[in-house]
Amino acid sequence: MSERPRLTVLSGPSGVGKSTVVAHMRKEHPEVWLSVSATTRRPRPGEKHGVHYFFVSDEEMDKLIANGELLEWAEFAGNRYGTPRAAVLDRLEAGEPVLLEIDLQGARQVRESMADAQLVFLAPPSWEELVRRLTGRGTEPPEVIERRLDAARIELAAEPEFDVTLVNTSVEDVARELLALMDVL
Ligand SMILES: Nc1nc2c(ncn2[C@@H]2O[C@H](COP(=O)(O)OP(=O)(O)O)[C@@H](O)[C@H]2O)c(=O)[nH]1
Ligand SMILES: Nc1ncnc2c1ncn2[C@@H]1O[C@H](COP(=O)(O)OP(=O)(O)O)[C@@H](O)[C@H]1O
Repeated sequence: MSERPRLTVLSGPSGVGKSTVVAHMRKEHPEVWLSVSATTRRPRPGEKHGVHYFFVSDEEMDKLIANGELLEWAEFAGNRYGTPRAAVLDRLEAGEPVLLEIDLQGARQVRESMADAQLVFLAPPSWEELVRRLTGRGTEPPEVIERRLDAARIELAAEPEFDVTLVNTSVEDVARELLALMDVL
């Protein structure tokens, strides 16, 4: 790796497979540094504080925002999510490949604040398959799934704003393509 790697942002509708792809990629390439976001969402079974997210209260999130500690933040389906700024800048400064897995609103903010970031959109093979994956994951009740599908319609329409689109048919293929985009392969 010659020069400072660019920041890469991975976005796409809830249930498309972002976490699955990133986990697969990092199993073989743990040198890819994944930002851990702060969120006001409650943990799902198995999710660990400091690993999957920093689970914070509304008051703590208010403070992070007020103190300018977030590179970007957004409200998504009733909860707030944000990227801690300092860790991202440190890792980029250290020359590491840095990945953010964030929503469309966050991706737009990163584009504004870091012009050389590369924005990658993960798309489902079809709408029906997205619904199947989100429902099949079994982590959200029906009304939350509905809210996320409403957001998904908006996110899918914004796909042309991204630099690259990858279609998540095969986790292995997408993981490889993402690594190549990040200059890790
Ligand atoms: N803007 C922003 N979005 C985030 C952040 N962290 C996660 N998200 C996004 O918030 C949405 C909901 O995330 P989550 O509740 O974990 O559900 P999941 O992505 O369906 O597993 C997804 O689109 C995430 O990519 C963040 O720090 N900032
Ligand atoms: N390429 C794929 N083919 C089939 N199922 C997939 C694929 N990628 C992910 N999944 C499944 O879809 C569901 C949602 O994936 P997840 O990674 O949680 O999505 P996201 O992080 O984008 O919300 C999970 O049950 C996951 O196992």
